[in-house]
Amino acid sequence: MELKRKIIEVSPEKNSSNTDAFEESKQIQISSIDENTLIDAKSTKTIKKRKVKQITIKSLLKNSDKAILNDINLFFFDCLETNQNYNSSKNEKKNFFNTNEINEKSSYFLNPPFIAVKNFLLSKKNFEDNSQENSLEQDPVIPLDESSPVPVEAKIAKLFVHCMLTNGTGLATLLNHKDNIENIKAGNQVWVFIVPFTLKGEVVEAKVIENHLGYSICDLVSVIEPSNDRITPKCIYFGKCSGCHLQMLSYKDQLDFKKKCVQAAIRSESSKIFNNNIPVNNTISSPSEFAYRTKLTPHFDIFSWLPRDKTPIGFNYVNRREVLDIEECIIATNPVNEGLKTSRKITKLNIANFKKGSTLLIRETNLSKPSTVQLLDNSETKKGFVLNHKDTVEESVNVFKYLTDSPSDLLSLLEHFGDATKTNIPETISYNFVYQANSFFQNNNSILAKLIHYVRCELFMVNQKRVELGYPKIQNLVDAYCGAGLFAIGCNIDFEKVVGIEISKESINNAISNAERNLIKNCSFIQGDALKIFDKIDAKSPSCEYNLINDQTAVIIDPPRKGSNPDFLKQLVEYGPAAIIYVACGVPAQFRDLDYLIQLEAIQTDGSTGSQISKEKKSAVYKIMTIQPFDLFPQTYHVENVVTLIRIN
Ligand SMILES: C[S@@+](CC[C@H](N)C(=O)[O-])C[C@H]1O[C@@H](n2cnc3c(N)ncnc32)[C@H](O)[C@@H]1O
Repeated sequence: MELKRKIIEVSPEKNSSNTDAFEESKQIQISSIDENTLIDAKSTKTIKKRKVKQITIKSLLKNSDKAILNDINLFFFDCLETNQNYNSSKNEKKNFFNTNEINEKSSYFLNPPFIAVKNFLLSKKNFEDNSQENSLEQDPVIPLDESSPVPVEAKIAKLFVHCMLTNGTGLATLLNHKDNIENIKAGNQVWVFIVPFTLKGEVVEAKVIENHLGYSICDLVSVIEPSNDRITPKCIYFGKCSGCHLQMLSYKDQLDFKKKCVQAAIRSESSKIFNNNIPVNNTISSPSEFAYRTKLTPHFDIFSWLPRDKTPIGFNYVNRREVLDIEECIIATNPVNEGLKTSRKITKLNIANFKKGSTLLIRETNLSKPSTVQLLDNSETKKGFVLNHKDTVEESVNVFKYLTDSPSDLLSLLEHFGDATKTNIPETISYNFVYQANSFFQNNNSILAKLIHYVRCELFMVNQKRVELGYPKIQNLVDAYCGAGLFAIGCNIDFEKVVGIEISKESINNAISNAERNLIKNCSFIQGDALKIFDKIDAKSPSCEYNLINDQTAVIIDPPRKGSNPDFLKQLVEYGPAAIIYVACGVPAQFRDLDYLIQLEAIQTDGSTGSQISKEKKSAVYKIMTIQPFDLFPQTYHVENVVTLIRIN
């Protein structure tokens, strides 16, 4: 069947003085197969016949990233000087952005206040209930305006960078709209460009790669006016590889950036926490800024058109699903880089046998398992690497032996931990962890002593406070989502009983044998969904095995990036431990969960009807004590965040 191609010409921005990105008119190509079916030429996805303009909006929305939309919204809110977060501004939106004032034909998607609000509505509604298709179709306020000009892909534009987003990219607007902020305030048309490796205040050239709803993803072409904060990156692949995002920033600035990311997540996810002005502490640094990663997972693809011996092995190029050949990764430890060399050599020798691409695994390990471990030339390091998914990895984690009466003193020492010039570092115990190469274990060993010590100090201080107020001492610890037992074992000396729960059979077996190998007697581990923990520890449950009195128990939760779930959180509050430590690598999800936890509390305290928790139950009420970011992933935008909650009733 012959495709009839229909090209819709979209006129350039009217009255625009800009000649860069909007210089050419945008062509949106729609190929019509027959009367009832249309193909979006770009995605080649068959879509039942609808109005062409809907397809345009759809293709812009399709890959829009929720985190980027959140960040853009915060930027617009800042420009509009509304110190609001989403939740608190939700009710005011209708008035604030008076929909009656919208001219039906106006370029809705180029009007930042409306993009901000629209993105917010779309992102919340569509990303949360996964009904993007339906809600989009039913949404009566989406303007079906085919004349919305979007930047021309592959064009190079001169941009001004206003701020950094939480994914480490810069948010920019066209340079010749220098008065952009004023434009935004006036509700005028401004399109946003997202450019990696750029800093606030910089003037850059960037190539438009892909258009989304309200923003374009770009490649950085050159920095025309660099920021004073820009430093020379150490890695030869930086700027092309998608693995690192921040090497152009000093380490101190990276730590500041991560604190701001935590603040942004609070603002986006929880009006209750945001409105309470709870301070976020300065990010605790990683002792190793480079050479810290104990695990790498490079990959390769096989293409029929590419000679096998030219197959690149490494990580994706930034903004592309295409592999960049990487011979060395300077954020990985030396043993892991030795492993990378070996793994690349083995793969290249066998490349003819691969029918499709694959992901390699390289993990650092101690040398006490010589049968599987590849020895390094420099055996002084007592480290090696493993390359097979089922190999056993052995890792030592140091924790401080004592918690003194003033753990805050010890806490301040943490800043110098790992600094060879400081001598007053307290005595440490070395715990030995064994786990399978493909299962979860933290990837930056250099910071684990600080992380575990911080958690212990927090629990010590909560305890002190509670004892002062006449509450019983915390004697038990629950480690939910415990993996191979890192927190359970790392914190065990401060508790009488410790119980860990973890869904992975392999990890829980590792946790059990890790307690044994370290001669620890007070730790037990359960395999199963984290939710099951309450049946096992709450005396009220018929299947209770451990009888941990809630008033004498603290719970650590360290779920995967997507966070915990309402069922778990609801039962957590029903159980009502004396303290909760929430460790997270997914900070927005963490504050979403915390907002929910605190919401439960609000429902319970006012005793209103319709609450998820029965009124008769005396449920727990929690207060956030501290918010502490850690830099487990230097040179990248990722941040680990630890929040301490204390029960206040
Ligand atoms: C971020 S890791 C933390 C592991 C451990 N706390 C550590 O630091 O090594 C999250 C862990 O949660 C586990 N997990 C995922 N979903 C779970 C669930 N529904 N119930 C229990 N554990 C789960 C994963 O297998 C993983 O080991």
